[in-house]
Amino acid sequence: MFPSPLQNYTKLNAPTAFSHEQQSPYEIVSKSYGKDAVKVLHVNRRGPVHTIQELEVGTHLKLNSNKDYVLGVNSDVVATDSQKNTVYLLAKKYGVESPEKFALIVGNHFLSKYAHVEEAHVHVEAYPWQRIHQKNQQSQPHNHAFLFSPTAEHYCDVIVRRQAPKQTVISGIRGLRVLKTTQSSFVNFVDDEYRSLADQSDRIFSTVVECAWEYSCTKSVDFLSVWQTVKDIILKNFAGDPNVGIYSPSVQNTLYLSEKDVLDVVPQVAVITMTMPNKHYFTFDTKPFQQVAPGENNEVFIPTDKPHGTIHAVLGRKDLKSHL
Ligand SMILES: O=c1[nH]c(=O)c2[nH]c(=O)[nH]c2[nH]1
Repeated sequence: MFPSPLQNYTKLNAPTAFSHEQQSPYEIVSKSYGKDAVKVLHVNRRGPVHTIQELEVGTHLKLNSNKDYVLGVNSDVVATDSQKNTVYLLAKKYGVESPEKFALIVGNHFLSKYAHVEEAHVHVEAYPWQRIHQKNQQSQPHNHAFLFSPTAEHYCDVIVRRQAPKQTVISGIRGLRVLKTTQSSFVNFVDDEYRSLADQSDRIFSTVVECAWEYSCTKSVDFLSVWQTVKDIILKNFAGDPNVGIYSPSVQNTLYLSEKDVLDVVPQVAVITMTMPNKHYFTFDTKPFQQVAPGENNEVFIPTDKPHGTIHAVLGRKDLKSHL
């Protein structure tokens, strides 16, 4: 039997048997190439209620030979310009329901179209457009007008591979900046000759949350709704009840409780990572100025960007491996 064109093609491009490479004392340890920040707006015009997704897309490919790098042979190179065109053409063909779904479409396209592509990594950042709600219009969300609301970024990284593991889907939230004026303390920490910070029984707590989670299964996941759920869980654990709030004994504990809630609520999430910088707001010391500002000061603070604490933890399910 004759080999199929595909088998033939794969053989011709069998991983790196070039003599240059065999004789070289060096090896390429890692590689990828692609196009970054491909800006695309997709408008879904089905019916009078339009939906939009404005994205910046990055596509990076790994080929099964090094002949492009080592020999300058471009015959396998899917030009980064073609990768950019692919983003627009797939948006037109399949629409953009969510960053993750679109990234999966783009990544899987590169694997199925080009037999010599070993791995495709698609990074997507979504612009934070939200439907306009006008107070005097019965709060009805607008059909086709949107407000840029940069309260938090939605991004994802999708990696699809010819070999196992076949896919990794990671979603993330960046830049979720929050502050509360009470219901936060930090006391009873190590007390030794290096300590100068007093116990803080009622302090300002402010942070800019970064959070990413990896899915163990993406079948029938509504990525937009999971992203919103994770954001709501973070805000609930930070802010709590609108009247009484929620007590935080440390950034560490607040971070952990959010991660735990996400694993409790979204079974498809295998592992979650969070980083919370502790944006310090120190009380301005009015003691030397009693004539001008008598009494205690719990109203005027000095916002201090640097240095800042950094609190980080990754929480996973005991029975699952992850790439985070
Ligand atoms: O919540 C906190 N955790 C810390 O580890 C820490 N360290 C610090 O100086 N302030 C705080 N606050």
